[in-house]
Amino acid sequence: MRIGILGGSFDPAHRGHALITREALRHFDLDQVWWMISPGNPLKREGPAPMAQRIAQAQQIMRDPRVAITDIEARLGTRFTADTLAHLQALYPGVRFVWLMGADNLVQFDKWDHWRDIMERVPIGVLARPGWRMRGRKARAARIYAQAELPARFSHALANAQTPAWSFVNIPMSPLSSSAIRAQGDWPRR
Ligand SMILES: Nc1ncnc2c1ncn2[C@@H]1O[C@H](COP(=O)(O)OP(=O)(O)OP(=O)(O)O)[C@@H](O)[C@H]1O
Ligand SMILES: O=C(O)c1ccc[n+]([C@@H]2O[C@H](COP(=O)([O-])O)[C@@H](O)[C@H]2O)c1
Repeated sequence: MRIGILGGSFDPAHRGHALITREALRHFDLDQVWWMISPGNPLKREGPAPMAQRIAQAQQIMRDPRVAITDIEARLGTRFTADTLAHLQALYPGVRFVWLMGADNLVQFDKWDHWRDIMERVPIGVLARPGWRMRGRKARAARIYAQAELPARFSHALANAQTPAWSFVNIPMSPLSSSAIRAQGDWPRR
């Protein structure tokens, strides 16, 4: 079983998330994708909308039997991705997890807690995002792990590749972002 994990605030979820999820299922030959709705950074004064509101809205946006909308991190009590993945691998030893992210996150990836552990632990699938393709390719993490890049034409083999392994796929892109939706006032807190 090959499962992609798309972590995010989903505050709110939008069609860009749905698009990259479908593309990830196809390009990385995944059986499922789990949307992992993050509880929110406890250090931030302005947290995201309540979990129940974000989950209900995500379920409206993404209706696909291969996609699960989850609050795993809230249940596990983890905040950092490295910890979450360690827990998931211990809980599901038969699953090949792939961490999914937009190209914008690859740019900051080298600032994440134990980011090299994440690289060594799971394959990483990166999806193009408008304005971030070039910056993603030049990211420090991408440069340090240049040898571990699986060319896009082999992306279907990513989930079973030996780590470290990452692959960057060019896909039809969506300019949508949660921050733009919030700025338009289209996402009132309930
Ligand atoms: N339009 C998009 N194209 C590609 N990747 C995206 C897009 N929107 C979100 N993502 C990716 O989805 C994951 C979760 O994103 P998140 O929930 O933070 O949404 P966001 O639109 O990036 O939010 P914000 O604008 O508040 O930063 C991240 O890996 C992000 O890179
Ligand atoms: O573990 C970390 O240090 C870390 C730092 C930044 C982001 N992440 C994770 O990356 C995912 C996307 O985050 P965000 O803030 O872009 O919604 C989400 O699952 C976060 O928990 C994780």
